[in-house]
Amino acid sequence: MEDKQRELGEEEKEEEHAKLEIWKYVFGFVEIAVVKCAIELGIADAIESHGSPMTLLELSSALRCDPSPLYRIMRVLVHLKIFKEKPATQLGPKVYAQTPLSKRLLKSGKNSMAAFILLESSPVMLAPWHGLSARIQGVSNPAFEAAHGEDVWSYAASNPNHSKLINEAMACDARVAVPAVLESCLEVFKGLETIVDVGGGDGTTLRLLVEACPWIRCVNFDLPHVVSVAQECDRIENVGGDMFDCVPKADAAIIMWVLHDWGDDECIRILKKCREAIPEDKGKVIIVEAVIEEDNEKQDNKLTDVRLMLDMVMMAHTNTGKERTMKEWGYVLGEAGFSRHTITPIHAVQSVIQAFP
Ligand SMILES: C[S@@+](CC[C@H](N)C(=O)[O-])C[C@H]1O[C@@H](n2cnc3c(N)ncnc32)[C@H](O)[C@@H]1O
Repeated sequence: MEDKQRELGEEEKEEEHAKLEIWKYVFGFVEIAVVKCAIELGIADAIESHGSPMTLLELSSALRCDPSPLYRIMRVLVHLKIFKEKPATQLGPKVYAQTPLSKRLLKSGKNSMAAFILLESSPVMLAPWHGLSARIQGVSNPAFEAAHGEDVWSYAASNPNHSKLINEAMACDARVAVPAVLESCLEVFKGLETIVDVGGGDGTTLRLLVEACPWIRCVNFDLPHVVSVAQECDRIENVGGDMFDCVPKADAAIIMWVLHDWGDDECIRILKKCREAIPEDKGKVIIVEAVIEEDNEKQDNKLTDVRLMLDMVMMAHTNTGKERTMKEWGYVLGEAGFSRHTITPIHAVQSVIQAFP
């Protein structure tokens, strides 16, 4: 009897929870739209350059916009704890202040994630999501191709503005991931004279790496249209090419957030090219990628959420890409001819996988 009552109590609680939870899915996109709007308006940038919290009127005058809709946007952003509201006092009206989260909406700077948010919420990247179920049912081309007629990399090659946004978004992550790699795995780079970054984008990863390891000379290797606009930098040579054909030779290859863009067959082909580029006796491939936790018990973690979301992003935005479990990484590395590998978790979405010939 008591058990039955407890069960009923649980069911009622779940029902209550569901009744509210479902609204998250009805209006889930609103949070992203509001944050995108805050970036486009430059709200965080305005407060930052003001140097102290701002009143609504100061903010609306700095942003040259009507205070009334701005107030409504700020009300939501404060509710979401993105900005802080300091109440009015005898000395003056209430003011809006930055938080660590709002500082990530700054258009530039070490912790800025603005470009990444603008990329993911761009019409180009949102369109494929409408084709996700068709992709799963296998009744259409991969979602990005179905929406745009070509894969994301060909699309980027012929749309320089989109390519720029991809590079800037990837640089946001690199500024978070590379310091985490160096913090946990600096020894990985000791003794290396040369390193090639395969699919290195605009070279942010290597710029951060040579800053920390000034003894290393680097090659930033990516598609020609990407390296042609990459920044010039001492000790880093930009080389254009196709990683499916050949990878420039170096003591080690680093490859971050590239293999997850590809299915197993392509991934094995890329890894074989990386293996050919490094010395058989002392070379290594340093892979910086997410590892999906297989054990349900250990999944109670915000980073696991990000990794599982990222897997969906791969499904929407690439033809064959996916996030891999430890076992799946073992499979592709074995098939590519690596004799052993190690996996080191770091304080980031990615882990560091070192693969040895
Ligand atoms: C998700 S981005 C990662 C960029 C960078 N590694 C980072 O983490 O910031 C994938 C990169 O792979 C590059 N790429 C795609 N196909 C390639 C190919 N066939 N050869 C070389 N690079 C390629 C893209 O241009 C892009 O810069």
